[in-house]
Amino acid sequence: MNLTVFGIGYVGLVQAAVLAEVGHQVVCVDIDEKKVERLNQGLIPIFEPGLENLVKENHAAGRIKFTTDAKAAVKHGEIQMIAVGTPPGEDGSADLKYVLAVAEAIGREMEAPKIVVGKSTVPVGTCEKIKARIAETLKKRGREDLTFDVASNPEFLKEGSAVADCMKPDRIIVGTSSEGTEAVMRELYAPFNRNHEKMIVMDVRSAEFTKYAANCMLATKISFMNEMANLAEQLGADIEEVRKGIGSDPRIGYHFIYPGLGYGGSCFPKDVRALIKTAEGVKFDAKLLRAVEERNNEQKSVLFDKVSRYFKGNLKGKTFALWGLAFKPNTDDMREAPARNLMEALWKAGAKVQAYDPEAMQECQAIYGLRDDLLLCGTKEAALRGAEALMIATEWKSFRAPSFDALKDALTTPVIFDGRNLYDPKVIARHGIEYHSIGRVAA
Ligand SMILES: NC(=O)C1=CN([C@@H]2O[C@H](COP(=O)(O)OP(=O)(O)OC[C@H]3O[C@@H](n4cnc5c(N)ncnc54)[C@H](O)[C@@H]3O)[C@@H](O)[C@H]2O)C=CC1
Ligand SMILES: O=C(O)[C@H]1O[C@H](OP(=O)(O)OP(=O)(O)OC[C@H]2O[C@@H](n3ccc(=O)[nH]c3=O)[C@H](O)[C@@H]2O)[C@H](O)[C@@H](O)[C@@H]1O
Repeated sequence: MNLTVFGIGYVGLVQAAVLAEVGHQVVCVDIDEKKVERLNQGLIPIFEPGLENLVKENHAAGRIKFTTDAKAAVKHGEIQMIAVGTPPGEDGSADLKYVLAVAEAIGREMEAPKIVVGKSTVPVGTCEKIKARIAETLKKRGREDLTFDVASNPEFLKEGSAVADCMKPDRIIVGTSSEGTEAVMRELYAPFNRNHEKMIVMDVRSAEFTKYAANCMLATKISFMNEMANLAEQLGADIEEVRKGIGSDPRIGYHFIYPGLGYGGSCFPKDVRALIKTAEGVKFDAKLLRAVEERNNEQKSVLFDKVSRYFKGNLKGKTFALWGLAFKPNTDDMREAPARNLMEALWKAGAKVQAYDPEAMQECQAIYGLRDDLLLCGTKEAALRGAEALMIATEWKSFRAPSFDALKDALTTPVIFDGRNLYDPKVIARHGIEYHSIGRVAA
């Protein structure tokens, strides 16, 4: 099938590459000229396991193309997929300016019937706004004869496993009340729907809401566990034992109950906030979601508070090693990363940071530039040299079994503040290192 994808970000690029891989002809369009130019030179703008080869192979085979030319792009696709950003506006609600600009472009350029698919995460009612914007634009052109439909098809990929998630989706949500549109969507996703039925078709509004409900449910699980962790610490219980204990109940499950430094990334924080705002819009008080957000905001400072308490508030002039900058492993994305809150709090207190991350160093440099209180180190060992203590903000695999003896030798004060509970407190104690983690009492 011929498909056009608007927005070459985490979602647009990964979906486009995966859909091209199964044989669809995909044209990706973005307003970012540099991004498009670099992609055409074979340079992939984000780190995502498996993405680089997938894009390069499909580009070489001519199944995926990158352009800034909206006219040519709109002409290409029977399906027009909108995968542009929906960042938070000033009040926290989703800003739809990019989505509606795409709707306008489609209305301006289309010359044949189209099926427009909303892939971006958008508040309930947005597909109706997209429809209205396209219709308005067609009216201005005097082309009301051109027919189109708008369906919702939210994305559930996770950064760090985005390619795998799209190749083997748990479910494909399609919001449409049109049999014709449903048939086209079934054809598009047929290669991913072979093993068993994964497509769940529903009305447009329910599909839009399903996306927010899913993200808010996951965010709730995390905030719940962080609350339990903080309480466990006060009660002398070990949250890691509790996690295994409750996870063994299949009604709870082991997934998404890791305590830590609060959820980050480009989606949970913004989507929880956006749904609170949507609720306010219909005079509904989303009490639970407000608590989820509040707990998350507080959680982002728990590690700094532990460090500050340990050093009796005297952090000025001290240098700390930090392992992990990305908001989660296997990505270079630092949007709303807990490491950022941690670094910024340390800097405010007059401390310096020696940081290492396997993928996010360039991103960190781009965000913070050159500064005296930040040293980006080439290895995790280099980050330790001469540092007072170690802090861990991301659970990269390469952090899981370090040489504790070397670590002890490198640090001025042999103490680890672990925001991801990577180690067994007893093992650390055996190496003569002090260990502070989340929701556990030090051994
Ligand atoms: N990042 C993620 O893991 C996931 C994101 N989502 C949702 O998908 C949407 C996109 O997110 P990301 O891919 O992370 O965004 P992103 O910020 O990585 O990429 C968005 C792209 O859209 C482009 N763009 C903006 N206006 C445009 C226009 N008029 N025409 C063409 N391109 C335009 C931007 O230049 C940028 O390259 C958001 O609504 C997000 O909530 C959904 C599931 C997962
Ligand atoms: O809408 C989106 O953008 C996406 O948001 C999340 O994906 P993502 O943000 O990429 O990453 P997650 O693995 O969900 O992690 C989000 C945050 O929660 C934290 N987390 C996750 C799991 C856990 O048990 N504990 C925990 O603190 C992570 O460290 C990270 O900061 C969802 O998992 C995806 O299904 C969704 O498509």
